[in-house]
Amino acid sequence: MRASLIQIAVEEGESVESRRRRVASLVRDQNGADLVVLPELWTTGAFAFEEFDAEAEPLRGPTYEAMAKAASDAGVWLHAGSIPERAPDGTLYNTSLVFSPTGDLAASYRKIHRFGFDKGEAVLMGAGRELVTVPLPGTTVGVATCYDLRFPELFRSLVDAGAETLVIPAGWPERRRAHWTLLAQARAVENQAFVLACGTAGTHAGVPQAGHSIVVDPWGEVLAEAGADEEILTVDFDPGKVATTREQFPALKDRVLGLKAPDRS
Ligand SMILES: NC(=O)CCC(=O)C(=O)O
Repeated sequence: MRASLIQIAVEEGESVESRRRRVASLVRDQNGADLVVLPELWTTGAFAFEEFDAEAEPLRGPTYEAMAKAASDAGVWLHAGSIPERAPDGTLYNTSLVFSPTGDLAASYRKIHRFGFDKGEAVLMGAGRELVTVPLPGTTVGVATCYDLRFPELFRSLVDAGAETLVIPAGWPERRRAHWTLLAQARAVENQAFVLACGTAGTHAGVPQAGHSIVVDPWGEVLAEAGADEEILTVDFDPGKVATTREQFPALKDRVLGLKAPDRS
C-alpha cells in the first residue's frame, strides 16, 4: 500500500481559497498512491482561532467539493484532514472528511478531544462523540485528530472496533515536537498498528508548526519522517504486518480489563 502525507505549509500570506486550489492540485498529483492524507484545519490553521467562525463551512461546502473532486481525479482514498464545520444548528466542529476514489464521502469524524483548555478550540467548538473506522481495501483505518493523540483509550477503542491503521491529521506546534514523535510511536507500539500522522508546516497565528509528519509500523519502527517544511512524504507499507505482529507478539490478548482499586472507605 502506498500512502502520501501532504504536509501543507499554512501561512497567513495565502488566502484560504488559493490554498484550497493549491492543495487540490497537490492531491491530484498523487495518482500513484492508494491513500493520501492531509493535516488538521489546513484551510485556516489549527491555531487561527479567530478565523474559525468566518471560515467555517457546512460539511458539504467548498472544501468538501474541492477534495471530493481531487480524490476522484487522482483515483485515491483521501483523508482530507479537517475543516471548521458549521453544523445546521450553528455549532462549530473540527471535522475530518474521508473520500473514496470515486469522490464519495466514506466517513466524517468530529474531533473528540478539543485543544485549548479554557480557550481556543475547546471553547469555540463542540466535541464529537463517535468513534470512526473506515474499511479500505487491505486495512481498516481508525481516525483521530491531533490532540486526540494524547488519549490512549481512544485508540484502544478504535482497535477494539477493528482499526489496523491509525490516521491522524494534526496542526502540532514546534514547541511540543518531542511529544508528537514519542506519542505517534507509542500509539503504534501499544496498539500494534500503523500510525500515519500528518502535520502542518509554516507559521500561522504566531505559532510555528512542527511539521515532521511521521509513519510508524506496528513494531514501532519509523518508516518515514518529514522535515519541518512543506513536503510530501510517500511511503510503501504492508498492511499485513499488523496481523503478523499481533500473532507473533500477542500482547493485545493479555489485556486485563475492569480493574478497580480496593474500596478503603
Ligand atoms: N490542534 C491541536 O490539537 C494541538 C494539540 C497540541 O498542541 C498538543 O497536544 O500539544
